[in-house]
Formats: sequence, structure tokens, C-alpha cells
Amino acid sequence: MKSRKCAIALGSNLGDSLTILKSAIATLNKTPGIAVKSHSSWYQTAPIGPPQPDYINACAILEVTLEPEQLLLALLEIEIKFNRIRQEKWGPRTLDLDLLLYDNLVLETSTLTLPHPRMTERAFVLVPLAEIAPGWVHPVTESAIAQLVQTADCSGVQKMIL
Ligand SMILES: Nc1ncnc2c1ncn2[C@@H]1O[C@H](COP(=O)(O)O)[C@@H](O)[C@H]1O
Ligand SMILES: Nc1nc2c(c(=O)[nH]1)N=C(COP(=O)(O)OP(=O)(O)O)CN2
Repeated sequence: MKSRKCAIALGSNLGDSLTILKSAIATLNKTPGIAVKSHSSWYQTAPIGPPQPDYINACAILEVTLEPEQLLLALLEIEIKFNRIRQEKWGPRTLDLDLLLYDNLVLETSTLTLPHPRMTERAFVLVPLAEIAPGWVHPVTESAIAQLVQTADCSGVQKMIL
């Protein structure tokens, strides 16, 4: 299969989040059909949803030779490997991997929506994504990520100094 460019979001707010996120990037890069081309800085972000600890969030650009559903399955398997347990909606988690963009594909199935339906309203996604892919045009809004981030409230998103 021809290789495709994708963007994913990573998040964690349970356990040793920074170590988990770095290991998840390494695991992604070792997964057949996935090459990690770049990742953003790490950001400490205020939680959206029920009261819970702050998150660490980041985004990564992948080159994949997997179909969208295969890629989603690979992401879900990596979440499980890092002990992701699904409890309350938007609750704390060791690892969340969301597929944001798969080339310029627009798709809605029972298991996968592309682009990710809530990415345009989330500063914890747009800020790291704008760092690594400012010119990527969101195929539904037809705005570049650099434009979308300007309309987001970024007050809860802080680049981590390590
Ligand atoms: N674009 C998507 N990325 C990740 N997961 C998606 C996407 N579109 C639909 N889904 C479904 O959502 C659940 C995962 O929920 P989370 O709470 O975000 O982990 C997954 O089972 C997908 O089928
Ligand atoms: N700061 C911050 N807040 C959050 C975060 C996150 O990563 N960072 N993820 C959430 C839930 O994401 P989930 O993937 O479960 O929900 P979705 O299906 O709406 O993406 C809920 N709130």
C-alpha cells in the first residue's frame, strides 16, 4: 500500500505520564506499518471533563502503510499494552491515542470518524499539532491548523520545560 501521512494525539494523566508517552512513541515506531516522523513538545494541560489531574499531551506525525481501521486497531492495542482501562467518559487514563487526520480523508463509520470530530475545539490538541504541522489543512473546515489554533482558548496549555 502507498504510504499515508497521519496525525495522532497522545495524552496521559495516570501513572508516570511522561515515561508512558515516550514509550508509546517508541512502541508506535516499532509497529509494522508505522513510522513516527516527528513529535511535538510535551504540554501540561488542564483537564477537560470531570475533575482529575492535569494531563501531559503531545501530537505526532506518522507515515503509515495501514488502512485507517487497521491503524485505529494498532492504536487501541498500544493503549491496552499501557494498561488503559475505560471507566467514566473523559476520565483519567494511562494512555490515550486518538487518530486526528489521515491524509485529507473524511470518513464516518461505526468505529472511526475522520478527522477526529472534537479536534478543532481542543487547545490540548491544536497547540501541539500547530507546532509540528501548522500548514496541514483540516479537510472539513478547510482551515490550516495554524488558523484553527488562533481561535482556541489556549490558557490551560503550557509547554513543559524539561
Ligand atoms: N478518530 C478517532 N480516533 C480514535 N478513536 C476513535 C476515532 N473515531 C472514533 N473513535 C472511536 O472512539 C473509541 C475510543 O475512544 P477514546 O475514549 O477516545 O479512547 C474507539 O473505540 C473508536 O472506535
Ligand atoms: N487536558 C486534557 N483533557 C482531556 C483529555 C486530554 O487528553 N487532555 N482527554 C479527554 C478525553 O479524551 P477521549 O479520547 O476519551 O474522548 P474523545 O472520544 O472525546 O476524544 C478528556 N479531557
